[in-house]
Amino acid sequence: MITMDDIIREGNPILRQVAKEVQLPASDEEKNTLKAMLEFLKNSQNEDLAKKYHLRAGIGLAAPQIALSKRMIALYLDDDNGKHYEYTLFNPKIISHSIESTYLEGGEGCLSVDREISGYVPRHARVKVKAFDLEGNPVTLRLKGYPAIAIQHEIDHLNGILFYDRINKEDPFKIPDHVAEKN
Ligand SMILES: Cc1nc(NNC(=O)[C@H](CC2CCCC2)CN(O)CO)c(F)c(N2CCN3CCOC[C@@H]3C2)n1
Ligand code: NI
Repeated sequence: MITMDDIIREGNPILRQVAKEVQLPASDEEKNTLKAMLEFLKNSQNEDLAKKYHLRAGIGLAAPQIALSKRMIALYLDDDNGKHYEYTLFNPKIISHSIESTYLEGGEGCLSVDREISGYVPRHARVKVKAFDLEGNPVTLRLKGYPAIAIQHEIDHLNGILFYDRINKEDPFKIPDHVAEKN
């Protein structure tokens, strides 16, 4: 199973590399790794297992974070309406996105960053993503809000980008451009 010992931290050059596309059909090893990434997220959100294995909670994970510079990501989260999102994807690509931006009011963190970095991380409010599932089938996802933010954070990892790269250096809590009015 994947534990925090497998997760590399900032300073490791792998986190700043552009990860390579997975040649499809994926190998059994690549499929098993992607399944293990999803399992980590589930375990990390289980109070008993997280405590037992000292896991930091995660809703997303990208292969470079376990020192594998390949375009593979997993997501496991519920949105504010309780809708469940569970994805294991190869070669995800944002093919279009809204002009509107959004951000998490509490900022973002990262399992590969062992420090708090405050500030708003501008994200596209809506994204259309093409990817391939575990079986190698093409999938098209249209996401908004929380899951959209999470998948952008993970795809950034595949391009060597960390969340704090996107925080406004002059004014970390500047409301990003094109953010819709909050009612
Ligand atoms: C927002 C949040 N970020 C958590 N961690 N950070 C991560 O997931 C990083 C990726 C996320 C950072 C911002 C967007 C993507 C990991 N990243 O580095 C991967 O690249 C959480 F753990 C968390 N939740 C809320 C839901 N809760 C359900 C019950 O279990 C606990 C869980 C905690 N929400
Ligand atoms: Ni991260």
